[in-house]
Amino acid sequence: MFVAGNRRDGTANLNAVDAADGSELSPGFVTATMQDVEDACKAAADAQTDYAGRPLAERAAFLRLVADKIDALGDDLTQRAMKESGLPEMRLNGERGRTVGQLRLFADEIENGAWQSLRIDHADADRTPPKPDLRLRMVPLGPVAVFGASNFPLAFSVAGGDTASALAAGCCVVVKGHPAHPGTSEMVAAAITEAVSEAGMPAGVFSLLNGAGNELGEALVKNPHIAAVGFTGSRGGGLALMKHASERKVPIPVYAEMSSINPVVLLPNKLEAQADALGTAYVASLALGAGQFCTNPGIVLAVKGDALDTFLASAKEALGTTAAQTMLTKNIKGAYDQGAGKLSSKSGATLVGQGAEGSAACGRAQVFTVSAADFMADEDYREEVFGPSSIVIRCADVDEIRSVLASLEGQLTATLHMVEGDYEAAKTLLPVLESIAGRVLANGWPTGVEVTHAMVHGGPFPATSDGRSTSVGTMAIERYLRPVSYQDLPEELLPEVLKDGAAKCLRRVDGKYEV
Ligand SMILES: NC(=O)C1=CN([C@@H]2O[C@H](COP(=O)(O)OP(=O)(O)OC[C@H]3O[C@@H](n4cnc5c(N)ncnc54)[C@H](OP(=O)(O)O)[C@@H]3O)[C@@H](O)[C@H]2O)C=CC1
Ligand SMILES: O=C(O)CCC(=O)C(=O)O
Repeated sequence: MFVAGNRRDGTANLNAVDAADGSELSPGFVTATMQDVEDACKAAADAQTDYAGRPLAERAAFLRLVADKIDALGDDLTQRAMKESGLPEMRLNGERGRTVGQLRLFADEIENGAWQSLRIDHADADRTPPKPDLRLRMVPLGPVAVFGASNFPLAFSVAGGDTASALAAGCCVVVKGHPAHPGTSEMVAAAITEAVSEAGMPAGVFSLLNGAGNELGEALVKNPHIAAVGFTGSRGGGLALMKHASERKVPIPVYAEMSSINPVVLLPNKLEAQADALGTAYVASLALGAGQFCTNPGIVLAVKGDALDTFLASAKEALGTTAAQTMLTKNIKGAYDQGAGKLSSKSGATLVGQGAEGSAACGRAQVFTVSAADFMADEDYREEVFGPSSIVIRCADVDEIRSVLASLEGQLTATLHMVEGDYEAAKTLLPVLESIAGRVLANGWPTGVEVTHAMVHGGPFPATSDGRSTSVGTMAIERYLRPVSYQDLPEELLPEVLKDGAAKCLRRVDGKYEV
Protein backbone atom coordinates (compact mmCIF):
# COMPACT_ATOMS: atom_id res chain seq x y z
CA MET A 1 0.00 0.00 0.00
CA PHE A 2 1.04 3.55 -0.56
CA VAL A 3 -0.30 6.38 1.54
CA ALA A 4 0.72 9.81 0.27
CA GLY A 5 4.10 8.76 -1.07
CA ASN A 6 5.01 6.27 1.66
CA ARG A 7 4.80 2.51 1.60
CA ARG A 8 2.80 1.24 4.57
CA ASP A 9 4.37 -1.65 6.44
CA GLY A 10 2.54 -4.13 8.61
CA THR A 11 1.46 -7.72 8.73
CA ALA A 12 0.95 -9.17 5.28
CA ASN A 13 -2.46 -10.76 5.21
CA LEU A 14 -3.58 -10.54 1.58
CA ASN A 15 -2.16 -12.84 -1.08
CA ALA A 16 -2.91 -12.90 -4.76
CA VAL A 17 -3.95 -16.20 -6.25
CA ASP A 18 -2.74 -17.67 -9.53
CA ALA A 19 -5.95 -17.48 -11.56
CA ALA A 20 -5.10 -20.64 -13.50
CA ASP A 21 -4.48 -23.07 -10.64
CA GLY A 22 -5.61 -21.34 -7.46
CA SER A 23 -2.15 -21.46 -5.83
CA GLU A 24 -1.12 -18.60 -3.56
CA LEU A 25 1.34 -16.10 -5.04
CA SER A 26 3.98 -14.25 -3.06
CA PRO A 27 4.60 -11.78 -1.64
CA GLY A 28 1.82 -11.13 0.86
CA PHE A 29 0.32 -7.64 0.98
CA VAL A 30 -0.61 -5.39 3.87
CA THR A 31 -4.28 -4.49 4.11
CA ALA A 32 -5.66 -1.12 5.09
CA THR A 33 -6.84 -0.21 8.56
CA MET A 34 -9.46 2.46 9.11
CA GLN A 35 -6.55 4.74 10.12
CA ASP A 36 -4.93 4.16 6.71
CA VAL A 37 -8.20 5.17 5.01
CA GLU A 38 -8.36 8.34 7.07
CA ASP A 39 -4.67 9.14 6.48
CA ALA A 40 -4.93 8.68 2.71
CA CYS A 41 -8.13 10.73 2.42
CA LYS A 42 -6.83 13.49 4.71
CA ALA A 43 -3.57 13.67 2.74
CA ALA A 44 -5.60 13.93 -0.47
CA ALA A 45 -7.68 16.75 0.98
CA ASP A 46 -4.56 18.55 2.21
CA ALA A 47 -2.94 18.26 -1.24
CA GLN A 48 -6.08 19.22 -3.17
CA THR A 49 -5.72 23.02 -3.36
CA ASP A 50 -2.03 22.81 -4.20
CA TYR A 51 -2.54 20.17 -6.93
CA ALA A 52 -5.55 21.90 -8.45
CA GLY A 53 -3.67 25.20 -8.56
CA ARG A 54 -0.63 23.91 -10.47
CA PRO A 55 -0.26 25.30 -14.00
CA LEU A 56 -1.93 23.03 -16.54
CA ALA A 57 1.42 22.36 -18.26
CA GLU A 58 2.75 20.92 -14.97
CA ARG A 59 -0.33 18.76 -14.51
CA ALA A 60 0.01 17.45 -18.07
CA ALA A 61 3.73 16.74 -17.60
CA PHE A 62 2.89 14.77 -14.46
CA LEU A 63 0.44 12.52 -16.34
CA ARG A 64 3.01 11.95 -19.08
CA LEU A 65 5.59 11.01 -16.44
CA VAL A 66 3.17 8.49 -14.93
CA ALA A 67 2.78 6.97 -18.41
CA ASP A 68 6.56 6.80 -18.89
CA LYS A 69 7.04 5.13 -15.51
CA ILE A 70 4.41 2.50 -16.32
CA ASP A 71 6.03 1.92 -19.71
CA ALA A 72 9.34 1.37 -17.91
CA LEU A 73 7.83 -1.52 -15.91
CA GLY A 74 7.85 -3.39 -19.22
CA ASP A 75 7.21 -7.08 -19.40
CA ASP A 76 7.40 -7.60 -15.60
CA LEU A 77 4.05 -5.83 -15.31
CA THR A 78 2.46 -8.00 -18.00
CA GLN A 79 3.79 -11.19 -16.42
CA ARG A 80 2.45 -10.34 -12.97
CA ALA A 81 -0.94 -9.30 -14.39
CA MET A 82 -1.11 -12.56 -16.37
CA LYS A 83 -0.67 -14.66 -13.26
CA GLU A 84 -3.16 -12.69 -11.21
CA SER A 85 -5.88 -12.37 -13.85
CA GLY A 86 -5.42 -15.40 -16.10
CA LEU A 87 -5.67 -13.04 -19.08
CA PRO A 88 -3.34 -13.78 -22.01
CA GLU A 89 -0.10 -11.91 -22.75
CA MET A 90 -1.25 -10.25 -25.95
CA ARG A 91 -4.38 -8.88 -24.33
CA LEU A 92 -2.43 -7.51 -21.35
CA ASN A 93 0.24 -5.93 -23.54
CA GLY A 94 -2.58 -4.25 -25.45
CA GLU A 95 -4.15 -3.13 -22.19
CA ARG A 96 -0.82 -1.70 -21.02
CA GLY A 97 -0.61 0.30 -24.25
CA ARG A 98 -4.17 1.50 -23.79
CA THR A 99 -3.42 2.57 -20.20
CA VAL A 100 -0.39 4.70 -21.05
CA GLY A 101 -2.05 5.99 -24.23
CA GLN A 102 -5.02 7.06 -22.12
CA LEU A 103 -2.78 8.96 -19.67
CA ARG A 104 -1.06 10.74 -22.57
CA LEU A 105 -4.39 11.57 -24.21
CA PHE A 106 -5.57 13.15 -20.96
CA ALA A 107 -2.27 15.08 -20.74
CA ASP A 108 -3.01 16.57 -24.18
CA GLU A 109 -6.57 17.24 -23.08
CA ILE A 110 -5.42 19.15 -20.00
CA GLU A 111 -3.31 21.43 -22.20
CA ASN A 112 -6.07 21.86 -24.77
CA GLY A 113 -8.07 23.49 -21.99
CA ALA A 114 -11.53 23.42 -23.63
CA TRP A 115 -12.78 21.25 -20.73
CA GLN A 116 -12.66 24.36 -18.52
CA SER A 117 -15.81 25.63 -20.35
CA LEU A 118 -14.63 29.22 -20.04
CA ARG A 119 -17.39 31.81 -20.46
CA ILE A 120 -17.26 35.55 -20.08
CA ASP A 121 -20.31 37.83 -20.09
CA HIS A 122 -19.13 41.43 -19.82
CA ALA A 123 -20.94 43.91 -17.62
CA ASP A 124 -23.36 46.44 -19.05
CA ALA A 125 -23.71 49.37 -16.68
CA ASP A 126 -26.15 51.14 -19.01
CA ARG A 127 -28.73 48.38 -18.89
CA THR A 128 -31.62 48.70 -16.46
CA PRO A 129 -31.03 47.04 -14.12
CA PRO A 130 -27.25 47.07 -14.70
CA LYS A 131 -25.85 43.76 -15.89
CA PRO A 132 -23.01 42.36 -13.75
CA ASP A 133 -19.72 40.98 -15.09
CA LEU A 134 -19.91 37.14 -14.99
CA ARG A 135 -17.08 34.71 -15.70
CA LEU A 136 -17.35 30.93 -15.47
CA ARG A 137 -14.91 28.05 -15.35
CA MET A 138 -14.98 24.42 -14.23
CA VAL A 139 -13.14 23.51 -11.04
CA PRO A 140 -12.21 20.08 -9.66
CA LEU A 141 -14.70 18.42 -7.29
CA GLY A 142 -12.02 17.34 -4.80
CA PRO A 143 -10.46 13.98 -3.87
CA VAL A 144 -11.87 11.03 -5.83
CA ALA A 145 -12.11 7.43 -4.58
CA VAL A 146 -11.40 4.99 -7.43
CA PHE A 147 -12.28 1.28 -7.27
CA GLY A 148 -10.00 -0.85 -9.46
CA ALA A 149 -11.90 -3.33 -11.66
CA SER A 150 -11.09 -7.05 -11.69
CA ASN A 151 -11.54 -7.50 -15.45
CA PHE A 152 -9.11 -4.77 -16.57
CA PRO A 153 -6.16 -4.97 -14.16
CA LEU A 154 -4.47 -2.08 -15.98
CA ALA A 155 -6.86 0.05 -18.07
CA PHE A 156 -9.69 0.20 -15.48
CA SER A 157 -7.56 -0.15 -12.38
CA VAL A 158 -4.92 1.81 -10.39
CA ALA A 159 -3.84 4.05 -13.29
CA GLY A 160 -6.91 3.37 -15.42
CA GLY A 161 -9.49 5.67 -16.94
CA ASP A 162 -11.06 6.80 -13.65
CA THR A 163 -7.68 7.75 -12.16
CA ALA A 164 -6.45 9.41 -15.36
CA SER A 165 -9.61 11.49 -15.77
CA ALA A 166 -9.71 12.50 -12.09
CA LEU A 167 -6.05 13.55 -12.09
CA ALA A 168 -6.62 15.42 -15.35
CA ALA A 169 -9.54 17.27 -13.77
CA GLY A 170 -7.24 18.37 -10.95
CA CYS A 171 -8.54 15.91 -8.34
CA CYS A 172 -6.34 13.93 -5.95
CA VAL A 173 -7.04 10.19 -6.03
CA VAL A 174 -7.31 7.43 -3.43
CA VAL A 175 -7.53 4.01 -5.12
CA LYS A 176 -8.98 0.88 -3.57
CA GLY A 177 -7.09 -1.81 -5.45
CA HIS A 178 -9.04 -4.88 -6.54
CA PRO A 179 -8.15 -7.79 -4.22
CA ALA A 180 -7.68 -10.10 -7.24
CA HIS A 181 -4.53 -8.30 -8.45
CA PRO A 182 -2.62 -6.70 -5.56
CA GLY A 183 0.79 -7.32 -7.20
CA THR A 184 -0.19 -5.56 -10.42
CA SER A 185 -1.69 -2.72 -8.39
CA GLU A 186 1.48 -2.39 -6.29
CA MET A 187 3.72 -2.10 -9.37
CA VAL A 188 1.54 0.56 -10.97
CA ALA A 189 1.14 2.47 -7.69
CA ALA A 190 4.92 2.49 -7.21
CA ALA A 191 5.27 4.00 -10.70
CA ILE A 192 2.70 6.72 -9.91
CA THR A 193 4.31 7.44 -6.54
CA GLU A 194 7.72 7.90 -8.20
CA ALA A 195 6.16 10.24 -10.75
CA VAL A 196 4.46 12.28 -7.99
CA SER A 197 7.82 12.82 -6.31
CA GLU A 198 9.81 13.51 -9.50
CA ALA A 199 7.18 15.92 -10.82
CA GLY A 200 7.24 17.79 -7.51
CA MET A 201 3.54 17.20 -6.90
CA PRO A 202 2.19 17.17 -3.33
CA ALA A 203 2.49 13.63 -1.91
CA GLY A 204 -1.21 13.31 -1.07
CA VAL A 205 -2.18 13.49 -4.73
CA PHE A 206 -2.20 9.68 -4.89
CA SER A 207 -2.66 6.74 -2.48
CA LEU A 208 -3.37 3.04 -2.97
CA LEU A 209 -5.23 1.05 -0.31
CA ASN A 210 -5.50 -2.75 -0.33
CA GLY A 211 -8.07 -4.96 1.21
CA ALA A 212 -10.69 -7.62 0.67
CA GLY A 213 -14.00 -7.05 2.37
CA ASN A 214 -16.71 -4.47 1.98
CA GLU A 215 -15.72 -2.42 5.06
CA LEU A 216 -12.75 -0.80 3.33
CA GLY A 217 -14.74 0.37 0.29
CA GLU A 218 -17.57 1.53 2.54
CA ALA A 219 -15.21 3.55 4.75
CA LEU A 220 -13.60 5.13 1.71
CA VAL A 221 -16.91 6.23 0.19
CA LYS A 222 -18.10 7.52 3.57
CA ASN A 223 -14.90 9.43 4.34
CA PRO A 224 -15.82 13.13 4.52
CA HIS A 225 -12.73 14.17 2.53
CA ILE A 226 -13.88 12.19 -0.53
CA ALA A 227 -15.86 14.21 -3.07
CA ALA A 228 -16.71 11.63 -5.78
CA VAL A 229 -16.39 7.93 -6.60
CA GLY A 230 -15.42 6.03 -9.77
CA PHE A 231 -16.28 2.30 -9.94
CA THR A 232 -16.49 -0.58 -12.42
CA GLY A 233 -17.85 -3.89 -11.19
CA SER A 234 -21.00 -5.69 -10.15
CA ARG A 235 -24.47 -4.21 -9.95
CA GLY A 236 -24.65 -5.16 -6.27
CA GLY A 237 -21.31 -3.45 -5.53
CA GLY A 238 -22.21 -0.30 -7.46
CA LEU A 239 -25.62 -0.05 -5.78
CA ALA A 240 -24.05 -0.48 -2.34
CA LEU A 241 -21.59 2.35 -3.00
CA MET A 242 -24.39 4.60 -4.31
CA LYS A 243 -26.34 3.94 -1.11
CA HIS A 244 -23.34 4.77 1.10
CA ALA A 245 -22.68 7.95 -0.87
CA SER A 246 -26.28 9.13 -0.67
CA GLU A 247 -26.52 8.46 3.08
CA ARG A 248 -23.49 10.62 3.93
CA LYS A 249 -24.02 13.90 5.74
CA VAL A 250 -22.76 15.44 2.50
CA PRO A 251 -23.89 13.14 -0.34
CA ILE A 252 -21.45 12.74 -3.24
CA PRO A 253 -21.74 11.52 -6.85
CA VAL A 254 -20.88 7.90 -7.65
CA TYR A 255 -19.96 7.08 -11.23
CA ALA A 256 -20.52 3.33 -11.31
CA GLU A 257 -20.35 1.18 -14.42
CA MET A 258 -22.27 -1.95 -13.54
CA SER A 259 -24.12 -4.29 -15.84
CA SER A 260 -25.10 -4.48 -19.47
CA ILE A 261 -26.23 -7.20 -21.88
CA ASN A 262 -25.48 -5.18 -25.05
CA PRO A 263 -28.20 -6.14 -27.57
CA VAL A 264 -27.06 -6.90 -31.12
CA VAL A 265 -29.70 -6.82 -33.89
CA LEU A 266 -29.18 -8.78 -37.12
CA LEU A 267 -31.47 -7.09 -39.65
CA PRO A 268 -33.04 -9.38 -42.29
CA ASN A 269 -31.13 -8.42 -45.46
CA LYS A 270 -27.77 -8.48 -43.74
CA LEU A 271 -28.57 -11.81 -42.10
CA GLU A 272 -29.67 -13.26 -45.45
CA ALA A 273 -26.43 -12.15 -47.12
CA GLN A 274 -23.89 -12.99 -44.41
CA ALA A 275 -25.39 -15.45 -41.90
CA ASP A 276 -22.33 -17.69 -41.88
CA ALA A 277 -19.74 -14.97 -41.34
CA LEU A 278 -21.90 -13.29 -38.69
CA GLY A 279 -22.12 -16.53 -36.71
CA THR A 280 -18.35 -16.87 -36.61
CA ALA A 281 -17.75 -13.21 -35.69
CA TYR A 282 -20.40 -13.39 -32.96
CA VAL A 283 -18.68 -16.28 -31.20
CA ALA A 284 -15.27 -14.59 -31.48
CA SER A 285 -16.65 -11.46 -29.76
CA LEU A 286 -18.56 -13.49 -27.20
CA ALA A 287 -15.53 -15.56 -26.17
CA LEU A 288 -12.99 -12.72 -26.17
CA GLY A 289 -11.29 -12.47 -22.77
CA ALA A 290 -13.50 -15.37 -21.54
CA GLY A 291 -16.46 -13.05 -22.08
CA GLN A 292 -15.40 -10.89 -19.16
CA PHE A 293 -16.23 -7.57 -20.76
CA CYS A 294 -19.13 -5.40 -19.75
CA THR A 295 -19.52 -4.88 -23.51
CA ASN A 296 -19.97 -8.59 -24.20
CA PRO A 297 -22.81 -9.32 -26.71
CA GLY A 298 -25.21 -10.90 -24.19
CA ILE A 299 -28.28 -10.97 -26.45
CA VAL A 300 -28.72 -11.17 -30.23
CA LEU A 301 -32.08 -10.40 -31.87
CA ALA A 302 -33.14 -11.56 -35.32
CA VAL A 303 -36.22 -12.55 -37.32
CA LYS A 304 -36.70 -16.32 -37.35
CA GLY A 305 -36.26 -18.24 -40.60
CA ASP A 306 -33.67 -20.06 -42.69
CA ALA A 307 -31.06 -17.31 -42.46
CA LEU A 308 -31.23 -17.32 -38.67
CA ASP A 309 -30.90 -21.12 -38.69
CA THR A 310 -27.76 -20.78 -40.83
CA PHE A 311 -26.42 -18.20 -38.35
CA LEU A 312 -27.07 -20.54 -35.42
CA ALA A 313 -25.41 -23.46 -37.24
CA SER A 314 -22.37 -21.30 -37.92
CA ALA A 315 -22.25 -20.16 -34.28
CA LYS A 316 -22.47 -23.78 -33.17
CA GLU A 317 -19.56 -24.72 -35.41
CA ALA A 318 -17.46 -21.81 -34.13
CA LEU A 319 -18.25 -22.75 -30.53
CA GLY A 320 -16.99 -26.26 -31.30
CA THR A 321 -13.52 -24.84 -31.88
CA THR A 322 -13.60 -22.31 -29.04
CA ALA A 323 -11.10 -23.09 -26.29
CA ALA A 324 -12.01 -22.67 -22.65
CA GLN A 325 -10.24 -19.74 -20.99
CA THR A 326 -9.17 -19.10 -17.42
CA MET A 327 -11.58 -16.76 -15.67
CA LEU A 328 -10.45 -13.89 -13.43
CA THR A 329 -11.31 -15.32 -10.02
CA LYS A 330 -12.89 -18.36 -8.43
CA ASN A 331 -15.92 -16.26 -7.45
CA ILE A 332 -16.39 -14.89 -10.95
CA LYS A 333 -16.16 -18.40 -12.38
CA GLY A 334 -18.68 -19.60 -9.75
CA ALA A 335 -21.07 -16.76 -10.62
CA TYR A 336 -20.69 -17.57 -14.33
CA ASP A 337 -21.50 -21.26 -13.85
CA GLN A 338 -24.51 -20.32 -11.76
CA GLY A 339 -25.80 -17.81 -14.33
CA ALA A 340 -25.28 -20.09 -17.32
CA GLY A 341 -26.72 -23.00 -15.32
CA LYS A 342 -29.86 -21.00 -14.61
CA LEU A 343 -30.31 -20.34 -18.33
CA SER A 344 -29.82 -23.98 -19.28
CA SER A 345 -32.46 -25.06 -16.77
CA LYS A 346 -35.17 -22.90 -18.39
CA SER A 347 -37.74 -24.82 -20.39
CA GLY A 348 -37.86 -22.08 -23.03
CA ALA A 349 -34.08 -21.98 -23.59
CA THR A 350 -32.38 -24.32 -26.06
CA LEU A 351 -28.62 -24.81 -26.02
CA VAL A 352 -27.26 -23.95 -29.49
CA GLY A 353 -23.74 -25.09 -28.75
CA GLN A 354 -20.84 -24.84 -26.37
CA GLY A 355 -17.08 -24.51 -26.37
CA ALA A 356 -14.47 -26.78 -24.82
CA GLU A 357 -14.87 -27.42 -21.10
CA GLY A 358 -11.32 -26.80 -19.82
CA SER A 359 -10.09 -26.87 -16.23
CA ALA A 360 -12.05 -25.93 -13.11
CA ALA A 361 -10.83 -22.31 -13.46
CA CYS A 362 -12.09 -21.99 -17.04
CA GLY A 363 -15.28 -20.55 -18.46
CA ARG A 364 -17.00 -22.61 -21.15
CA ALA A 365 -18.54 -20.58 -23.98
CA GLN A 366 -22.29 -21.20 -24.38
CA VAL A 367 -25.03 -19.92 -26.65
CA PHE A 368 -28.75 -20.39 -25.99
CA THR A 369 -31.78 -19.50 -28.07
CA VAL A 370 -35.24 -18.44 -26.85
CA SER A 371 -38.40 -17.12 -28.48
CA ALA A 372 -39.17 -13.43 -28.04
CA ALA A 373 -42.32 -14.38 -26.12
CA ASP A 374 -40.32 -16.47 -23.63
CA PHE A 375 -37.73 -13.73 -23.28
CA MET A 376 -40.41 -11.14 -22.55
CA ALA A 377 -42.11 -13.39 -20.00
CA ASP A 378 -39.07 -14.12 -17.82
CA GLU A 379 -36.93 -11.42 -16.16
CA ASP A 380 -34.06 -13.87 -15.60
CA TYR A 381 -33.08 -13.68 -19.30
CA ARG A 382 -32.23 -9.99 -18.86
CA GLU A 383 -29.65 -10.50 -16.14
CA GLU A 384 -26.01 -10.03 -17.09
CA VAL A 385 -24.21 -13.38 -17.04
CA PHE A 386 -20.61 -12.21 -16.71
CA GLY A 387 -18.63 -14.57 -18.93
CA PRO A 388 -18.82 -16.20 -22.39
CA SER A 389 -22.56 -16.89 -22.53
CA SER A 390 -25.18 -15.30 -24.77
CA ILE A 391 -28.80 -15.69 -25.86
CA VAL A 392 -30.18 -15.47 -29.41
CA ILE A 393 -33.78 -14.21 -29.39
CA ARG A 394 -36.00 -15.45 -32.22
CA CYS A 395 -38.48 -12.73 -33.22
CA ALA A 396 -41.52 -12.83 -35.55
CA ASP A 397 -40.58 -9.60 -37.35
CA VAL A 398 -38.80 -6.25 -36.96
CA ASP A 399 -41.73 -4.92 -34.90
CA GLU A 400 -41.18 -7.63 -32.35
CA ILE A 401 -37.45 -6.85 -32.30
CA ARG A 402 -38.38 -3.25 -31.52
CA SER A 403 -40.74 -4.32 -28.70
CA VAL A 404 -38.03 -6.44 -27.09
CA LEU A 405 -35.47 -3.62 -27.38
CA ALA A 406 -37.91 -1.12 -25.88
CA SER A 407 -38.43 -3.40 -22.89
CA LEU A 408 -34.72 -3.52 -22.00
CA GLU A 409 -32.97 -1.70 -19.17
CA GLY A 410 -30.17 0.80 -19.87
CA GLN A 411 -27.21 -0.54 -21.85
CA LEU A 412 -23.62 0.44 -22.57
CA THR A 413 -24.03 -0.48 -26.24
CA ALA A 414 -26.62 -1.43 -28.85
CA THR A 415 -25.63 -2.74 -32.28
CA LEU A 416 -27.29 -2.96 -35.69
CA HIS A 417 -26.00 -5.29 -38.39
CA MET A 418 -27.44 -4.07 -41.68
CA VAL A 419 -27.02 -3.49 -45.41
CA GLU A 420 -28.65 -0.70 -47.38
CA GLY A 421 -31.86 -2.68 -47.81
CA ASP A 422 -32.24 -2.65 -44.02
CA TYR A 423 -31.98 1.12 -43.56
CA GLU A 424 -35.75 1.68 -43.42
CA ALA A 425 -36.05 -0.88 -40.63
CA ALA A 426 -32.97 0.64 -38.95
CA LYS A 427 -34.65 4.07 -38.93
CA THR A 428 -37.50 2.66 -36.88
CA LEU A 429 -35.12 1.08 -34.38
CA LEU A 430 -32.62 3.92 -33.91
CA PRO A 431 -34.79 6.05 -31.58
CA VAL A 432 -35.23 3.02 -29.31
CA LEU A 433 -31.51 2.28 -29.36
CA GLU A 434 -30.64 5.88 -28.50
CA SER A 435 -33.06 5.78 -25.60
CA ILE A 436 -31.52 2.68 -24.00
CA ALA A 437 -27.79 2.83 -24.85
CA GLY A 438 -24.71 5.05 -24.51
CA ARG A 439 -23.12 3.82 -27.77
CA VAL A 440 -24.91 2.73 -30.95
CA LEU A 441 -22.77 0.65 -33.33
CA ALA A 442 -23.22 -0.39 -36.94
CA ASN A 443 -21.84 -3.63 -38.38
CA GLY A 444 -19.38 -4.31 -35.59
CA TRP A 445 -19.23 -6.09 -32.25
CA PRO A 446 -19.38 -4.14 -29.02
CA THR A 447 -16.28 -5.51 -27.29
CA GLY A 448 -13.26 -3.20 -27.52
CA VAL A 449 -13.72 0.43 -26.57
CA GLU A 450 -11.70 3.03 -28.45
CA VAL A 451 -10.22 5.73 -26.19
CA THR A 452 -10.98 8.96 -28.07
CA HIS A 453 -12.78 12.28 -27.78
CA ALA A 454 -16.11 11.07 -29.19
CA MET A 455 -16.38 7.82 -27.22
CA VAL A 456 -19.22 7.23 -24.78
CA HIS A 457 -18.70 4.28 -22.48
CA GLY A 458 -21.75 4.81 -20.34
CA GLY A 459 -25.51 4.52 -20.61
CA PRO A 460 -28.74 4.72 -18.65
CA PHE A 461 -29.11 2.73 -15.39
CA PRO A 462 -28.11 -0.02 -14.69
CA ALA A 463 -25.36 0.18 -17.32
CA THR A 464 -24.12 3.07 -15.20
CA SER A 465 -25.35 5.05 -12.23
CA ASP A 466 -25.41 8.24 -14.28
CA GLY A 467 -26.17 8.02 -18.00
CA ARG A 468 -25.04 11.61 -18.57
CA SER A 469 -21.40 10.59 -18.38
CA THR A 470 -18.70 8.37 -19.85
CA SER A 471 -15.89 6.49 -18.13
CA VAL A 472 -13.78 6.16 -21.30
CA GLY A 473 -12.57 8.96 -23.58
CA THR A 474 -11.70 12.55 -22.80
CA MET A 475 -15.27 13.50 -21.88
CA ALA A 476 -14.73 11.38 -18.73
CA ILE A 477 -12.99 14.43 -17.21
CA GLU A 478 -16.38 16.17 -16.87
CA ARG A 479 -17.48 13.75 -14.14
CA TYR A 480 -15.02 15.28 -11.72
CA LEU A 481 -15.64 18.97 -12.40
CA ARG A 482 -18.23 21.51 -11.35
CA PRO A 483 -18.88 25.06 -12.59
CA VAL A 484 -18.09 28.22 -10.62
CA SER A 485 -19.25 31.63 -11.76
CA TYR A 486 -17.35 34.74 -10.60
CA GLN A 487 -19.53 37.85 -10.43
CA ASP A 488 -17.85 41.28 -10.57
CA LEU A 489 -14.55 39.85 -9.25
CA PRO A 490 -11.72 42.42 -9.58
CA GLU A 491 -9.39 41.58 -12.51
CA GLU A 492 -6.45 41.01 -10.12
CA LEU A 493 -8.38 38.27 -8.30
CA LEU A 494 -9.73 36.46 -11.36
CA PRO A 495 -8.23 33.13 -12.45
CA GLU A 496 -5.68 33.87 -15.25
CA VAL A 497 -7.76 32.03 -17.86
CA LEU A 498 -10.73 34.32 -17.26
CA LYS A 499 -8.88 37.63 -17.59
CA ASP A 500 -9.69 39.59 -20.75
CA GLY A 501 -6.20 39.32 -22.19
CA ALA A 502 -5.58 35.67 -21.24
CA ALA A 503 -3.52 33.35 -23.44
CA LYS A 504 -5.55 31.76 -26.24
CA CYS A 505 -7.91 28.98 -25.24
CA LEU A 506 -11.48 28.19 -26.36
CA ARG A 507 -13.79 30.65 -24.56
CA ARG A 508 -17.36 31.85 -24.99
CA VAL A 509 -17.24 35.62 -24.78
CA ASP A 510 -20.56 37.49 -24.74
CA GLY A 511 -22.18 34.43 -26.27
CA LYS A 512 -19.69 33.91 -29.15
CA TYR A 513 -17.00 31.24 -29.23
CA GLU A 514 -13.42 32.54 -29.50
CA VAL A 515 -10.30 30.43 -29.91
N1 LIG B 1 -20.20 -5.11 -15.80
C1 LIG B 1 -18.92 -5.10 -15.57
O1 LIG B 1 -18.17 -4.37 -16.18
C2 LIG B 1 -18.32 -5.97 -14.56
C3 LIG B 1 -19.13 -6.79 -13.79
N2 LIG B 1 -18.59 -7.57 -12.84
C4 LIG B 1 -19.50 -8.42 -12.05
O2 LIG B 1 -19.07 -8.42 -10.69
C5 LIG B 1 -18.92 -9.75 -10.22
C6 LIG B 1 -17.82 -9.78 -9.18
O3 LIG B 1 -16.64 -9.24 -9.71
P1 LIG B 1 -15.79 -8.10 -9.04
O4 LIG B 1 -14.92 -7.55 -10.06
O5 LIG B 1 -15.13 -8.58 -7.82
O6 LIG B 1 -16.84 -6.94 -8.70
P2 LIG B 1 -17.40 -6.43 -7.33
O7 LIG B 1 -18.44 -5.45 -7.64
O8 LIG B 1 -17.78 -7.55 -6.45
O9 LIG B 1 -16.15 -5.69 -6.63
C7 LIG B 1 -15.51 -4.57 -7.21
C8 LIG B 1 -14.87 -3.72 -6.12
O10 LIG B 1 -15.89 -3.13 -5.32
C9 LIG B 1 -15.76 -3.51 -3.96
N3 LIG B 1 -17.09 -3.77 -3.44
C10 LIG B 1 -17.99 -4.64 -3.94
N4 LIG B 1 -19.13 -4.61 -3.20
C11 LIG B 1 -18.94 -3.69 -2.24
C12 LIG B 1 -19.75 -3.22 -1.16
N5 LIG B 1 -20.97 -3.70 -0.94
N6 LIG B 1 -19.23 -2.28 -0.34
C13 LIG B 1 -17.99 -1.82 -0.53
N7 LIG B 1 -17.17 -2.23 -1.52
C14 LIG B 1 -17.64 -3.16 -2.36
C15 LIG B 1 -14.91 -4.77 -4.00
O11 LIG B 1 -14.16 -4.90 -2.86
P3 LIG B 1 -14.33 -6.09 -1.80
O12 LIG B 1 -14.72 -7.30 -2.55
O13 LIG B 1 -13.02 -6.14 -1.17
O14 LIG B 1 -15.40 -5.57 -0.91
C16 LIG B 1 -14.00 -4.50 -5.19
O15 LIG B 1 -12.92 -3.72 -4.79
C17 LIG B 1 -18.67 -10.54 -11.48
O16 LIG B 1 -19.01 -11.88 -11.37
C18 LIG B 1 -19.52 -9.83 -12.50
O17 LIG B 1 -20.82 -10.31 -12.42
C19 LIG B 1 -17.24 -7.54 -12.61
C20 LIG B 1 -16.38 -6.75 -13.36
C21 LIG B 1 -16.87 -5.90 -14.40
O1 LIG C 1 -14.58 -3.40 -23.95
C1 LIG C 1 -13.80 -2.64 -23.39
O2 LIG C 1 -12.75 -2.28 -23.89
C2 LIG C 1 -14.12 -2.08 -22.03
C3 LIG C 1 -15.14 -2.90 -21.36
C4 LIG C 1 -15.35 -2.52 -19.95
O3 LIG C 1 -15.41 -1.37 -19.60
C5 LIG C 1 -15.51 -3.58 -18.97
O4 LIG C 1 -15.55 -4.74 -19.36
O5 LIG C 1 -15.56 -3.28 -17.76
